[in-house]
Amino acid sequence: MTQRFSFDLHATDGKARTGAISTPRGVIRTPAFMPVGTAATVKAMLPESVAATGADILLGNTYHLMLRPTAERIARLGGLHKFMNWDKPILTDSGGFQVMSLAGLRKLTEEGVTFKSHIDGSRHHLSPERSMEIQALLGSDIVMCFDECPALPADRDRIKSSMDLSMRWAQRSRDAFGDRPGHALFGIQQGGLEQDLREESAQALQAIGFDGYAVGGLAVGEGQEAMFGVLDYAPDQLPVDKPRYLMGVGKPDDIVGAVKRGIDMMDCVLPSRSGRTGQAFTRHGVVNIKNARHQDDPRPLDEACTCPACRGYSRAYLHHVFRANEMISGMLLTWHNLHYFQQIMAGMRDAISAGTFAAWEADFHALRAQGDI
Ligand SMILES: CNc1nc2c(CC[C@H]3O[C@@H](OC)[C@H](O)[C@@H]3O)c3nc(N)[nH]c(=O)c3cc2[nH]1
Repeated sequence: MTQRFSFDLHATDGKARTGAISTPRGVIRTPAFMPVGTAATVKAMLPESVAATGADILLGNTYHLMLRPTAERIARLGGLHKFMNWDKPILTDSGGFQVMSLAGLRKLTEEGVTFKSHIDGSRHHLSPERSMEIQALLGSDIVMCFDECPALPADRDRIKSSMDLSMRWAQRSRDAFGDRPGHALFGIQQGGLEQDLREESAQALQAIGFDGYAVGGLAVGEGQEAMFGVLDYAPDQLPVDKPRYLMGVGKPDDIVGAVKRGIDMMDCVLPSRSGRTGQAFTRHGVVNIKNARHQDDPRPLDEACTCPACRGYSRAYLHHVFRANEMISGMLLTWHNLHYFQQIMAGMRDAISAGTFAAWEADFHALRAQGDI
């Protein structure tokens, strides 16, 4: 097992790439989808179940864990991996996004952000330095810079000033991260939907130097067409030999379109959050299992799926346990969705290796009916 962090590209097909990120805690096959484990748990899943879906890495959040149970307590208990019983790699987000979307009474200055906890109203502070300290206490393998992600739509001046602040915070994140062999620090590109500002951001990040580069500031309401418009150029603005991470994405077709445009890593709450609300993603489209038309259906969600939900249960049963609000409902559908998302990633990795990505993508879209199935 390596003691270093490194990224190796194995094959490309068009702009799509497949490779591997080596870390002291294990290898991450790319393109990779990261299940979100916000509060030290991928909701409704045991860690061994998350691993069984094919996930090589999961995501934690600075904002949530600093509020509860606090990073200091997790550190005293041996770090986040031990605390949540996951010994593979963990990437932690830096908290900036969540502070702007969750916390109350925020005050943002050059120094950082003070805010009130959405849990108990207590006052807290985040800055590049404090975010790096928290992520070090957690012991995460991939650390994200502390940034500001502006809500869209926003005028160009707002995007520009926010991006400039994030670049100053990226330098402070780099300085505070220090030298941590085997741990990586990723920069986050900002710049909204402005190609020149994204170029400026990419140049600023490369001048600082990071182990990986995230495309930030997307999946914030701009819509798929605008997001793809940015992804048509943004990955090429970033170093070819480092992992490219698209934050907060997405639906299956978003994920395929992002990999097609050169993205290596993604995270999204969609498969787990939707699983808990009864929305199943399948190769033929979305199944809203609470719909009455499933109540007598003896078929599995997806005949071709090998996950425990599809191997052991009918749509009728899944409909029943959701209607009855039984705990197994969210467990089974979350497992299915995470399994299906990992199947998409594995399919793309194989197709890129074989040089058949275009055919794989055509098949992916051909199988999907529009709307509910
Ligand atoms: C959903 N769209 C989206 N999420 C985003 C996140 C949070 C992801 C994290 O926040 C939570 O999802 C809302 C999950 O825990 C996830 O790991 C971002 N985080 C940072 N630091 N900078 C960004 O520019 C950014 C952009 C995003 N767009």
